[in-house]
Amino acid sequence: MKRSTVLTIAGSDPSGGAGIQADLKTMTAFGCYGMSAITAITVQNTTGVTRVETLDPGLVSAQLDAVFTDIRPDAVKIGMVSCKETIRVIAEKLTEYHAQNIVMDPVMVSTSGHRLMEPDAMDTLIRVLLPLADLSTPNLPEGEALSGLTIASGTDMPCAARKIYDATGHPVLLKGGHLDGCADDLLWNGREEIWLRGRQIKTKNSHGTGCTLSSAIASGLALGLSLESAVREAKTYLSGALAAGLELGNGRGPVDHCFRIEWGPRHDTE
Ligand SMILES: Nc1ncnc2c1ncn2[C@@H]1O[C@H](COP(=O)(O)OP(=O)(O)O)[C@@H](O)[C@H]1O
Ligand SMILES: Cc1ncc(COP(=O)(O)OP(=O)(O)O)c(N)n1
Repeated sequence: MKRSTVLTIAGSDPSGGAGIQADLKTMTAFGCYGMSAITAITVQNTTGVTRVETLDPGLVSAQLDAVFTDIRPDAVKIGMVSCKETIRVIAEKLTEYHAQNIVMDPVMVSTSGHRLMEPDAMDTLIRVLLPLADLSTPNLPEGEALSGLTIASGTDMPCAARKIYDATGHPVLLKGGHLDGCADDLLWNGREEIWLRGRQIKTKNSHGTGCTLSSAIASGLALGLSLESAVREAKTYLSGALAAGLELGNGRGPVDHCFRIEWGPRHDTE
C-alpha cells in the first residue's frame, strides 16, 4: 500500500497548536504520511511565545538529507525559518533533491507579537527561498512586508498579491484573516484573481491557522489536486477545524484537527 507523503520544514510549538505539531496533525487528517525537519525550538503556548532557539543549519541540512534519501516527499511545506543561514541550506537541499509542490508560509511574527524570523533574513528569503516555491501564503502583515504596500482593506489585496507574484514568479495566496469582519483570501496565479470567501468564525481560538492552512494545501497537492482545488479543500478543512469549538489553554487556543473523526470515546460527556 502507498500513502502520499508530505514534509514540513518548520519550528516546534510544544503546546501543539502551531508549527511542526499543527502541520503533522493536518497531514494525518488529510490521509497523508507526514515528516518533519525542525528549524527551531520555540517555547510557547496559547498565551504567547517566550523563547526561540534556532537550530544549527547543519542539523537542518542533515534532517533534509535523511528524509530525501529515504522517503521522497510528494509535497513540502515550509514554515518558520528564523535565520538566513538556514534559509540558504534549505534552498540548496530542495534544489539538490528536485523537491516538488513546495508551499511556503513566510512566517515572520507570531500573532502574539513575538519575532519568529530575524529581520536580516527577509532579503535572503525573498531572493533565495521564495523563488523555489510553487505557492506562498503570506498573511496581511507578511504581505505588506513582501510587497512594500499597505494593505488596509480587501481592495488593497489584489495589488499586493500581484506585486509579490512579480517578485517571486509563483502564485500567491494572500490571507485576509487579519481583516475585520471577513476571512476572505485571494489567490493570484498570474492570470486570474480567485477569491476564497470565508465566513469569519467568532472564536478566540485561532492559534496555528496559518500553519494549518499551508500544510493542508501541501497535503492536497501531494494527493494530486490542482493548486486551486488544494487551496479550496484547505480552506474548507480550516473552517471546520475553527468551527469545531475546541477549548484548550488560557489564551488563544488551537483549532481542532479531530473534527472529522467520528469514532472513539466521547470527551464531552461523563
Ligand atoms: N476567525 C476566522 N474565521 C474563519 N477563518 C479564519 C479566521 N481567522 C483566520 N481565518 C482564516 O485562516 C487562514 C489563516 O489566516 P490568517 O490569520 O490571515 O493567517 P496567519 O495565521 O498566518 O496569521 C486564512 O484562510 C484566514 O482566512
Ligand atoms: C513554531 C511556530 N511556527 C509558526 C507560528 C505562527 O503560526 P500561525 O499559524 O501563522 O499563526 P499564529 O498562531 O501565530 O496566529 C508559530 N506561532 N510558531
